[in-house]
Amino acid sequence: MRAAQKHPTTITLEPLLKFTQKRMCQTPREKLVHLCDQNRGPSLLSRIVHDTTPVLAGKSLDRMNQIMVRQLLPIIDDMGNYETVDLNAWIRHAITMVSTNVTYGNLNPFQNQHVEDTFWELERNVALLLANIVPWLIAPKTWRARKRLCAAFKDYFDLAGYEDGSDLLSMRYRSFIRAGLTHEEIAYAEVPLIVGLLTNTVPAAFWVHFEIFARPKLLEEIRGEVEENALNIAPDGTHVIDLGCLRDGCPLLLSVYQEVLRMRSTMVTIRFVTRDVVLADNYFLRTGTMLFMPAKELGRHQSAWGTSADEFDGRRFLRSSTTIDDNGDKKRDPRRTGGFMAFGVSPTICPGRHFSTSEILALVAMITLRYDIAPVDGLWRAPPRMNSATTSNMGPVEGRFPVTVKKRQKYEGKLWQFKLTEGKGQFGLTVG
Ligand code: HEM
Repeated sequence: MRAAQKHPTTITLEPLLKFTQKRMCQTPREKLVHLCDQNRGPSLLSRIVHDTTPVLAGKSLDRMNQIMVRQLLPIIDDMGNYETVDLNAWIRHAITMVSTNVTYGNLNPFQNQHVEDTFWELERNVALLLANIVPWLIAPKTWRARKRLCAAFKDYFDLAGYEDGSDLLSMRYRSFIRAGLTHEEIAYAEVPLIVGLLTNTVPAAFWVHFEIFARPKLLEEIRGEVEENALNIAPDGTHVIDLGCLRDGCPLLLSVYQEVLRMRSTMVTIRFVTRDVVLADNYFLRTGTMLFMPAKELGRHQSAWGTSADEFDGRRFLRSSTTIDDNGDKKRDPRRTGGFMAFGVSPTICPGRHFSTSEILALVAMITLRYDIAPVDGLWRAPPRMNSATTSNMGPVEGRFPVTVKKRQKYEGKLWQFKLTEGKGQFGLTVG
């Protein structure tokens, strides 16, 4: 992996961007050429994707997080009104609504339940569209789902919905307009962004809840850590969870989160070899070769994680305060970056990781404090994964996962709020 990373211009993602833009977004041929052809250096599309990083950081990220916590709170409050919920559907709906409202603003097409259902129907079988073998014949439902989704987004762009959206959306909209795309074409070009926005965050949030609630001792430790370091009680009695304190004062929560990603990631990083190259003086790769780097094997290798590589260890990502172990030997940093591929492999690291981390940690911190959750049959058995999922690499769950929800007596009747401190939206996450 390290050897491949040393050749970022020869071993590149570029052809995959073109593939996605052609098959997922149906961009017409001449515009595809304009967007994707490289004239020495990165293509226009690659530059647009690259420009995603600054609009998912700094002040843009603060604004997104501000809206995110405002949207999340009533959804978490509402959870207490039910004795049982399907945790899979509940998390999916919560993350879908919050993330898309943050991104698309007041005219967010996902506010129509039909659009939300349409997107998830599309995502379930999107591989059939990517295969591109007369997709309208072999996958008519998926084909129609994309059409309906993109029709809703075309209306949104016609109504200038982007004026009220995030900086991320506005950057993409302006770039695609400059590239000569119509509103309908931009609507189709939005599909991969919605996929990136939702399809990993939803299952990641599910598994974080699953792994914490299934371990009573860990649950108590997480509750204690959040109460001690991130919960403040305002003079009027409102209980306030401070997101900055989740980041800076709750290392166990952050470690558990990353361990869940490490264990659950099914990411296979794909790169294309654009010129003959020799890796590590040993492996000759011819032009046109595809390189696959699977997180499941490389990301859980004993050389990176030691003998416990296959076990869940919530403390794995804690920074050690001492540099010497019990035997007097020098300790290695437990966060061995080469083995962590959940957010990609450098130089292509997920720019949305800070936003999704804030969203997931805000959700799980408040839910663990306020509610007791357990499967209706009392057994924490991992539900099956959706076999057809191709766009998600976090193992989305197939079917329902019914749980009972009980308000915790300790906080019965309390009012809750989130607090955000500007400039604290970025996390020191491990990256590969
Ligand atoms: C837990 C949640 C998430 C996970 C596990 C995740 C994972 C990843 C991974 C593995 C990649 C690299 C893909 C590759 O190398 O082919 C990636 C790229 C990307 N992600 Fe995420 N992602 C998450 C959330 C998000 C969110 C919320 C957004 C948008 C707001 C987002 C936007 C993107 C974009 C635009 C790229 C392409 C970056 C590039 O090509 O330079 N992701 N993500």
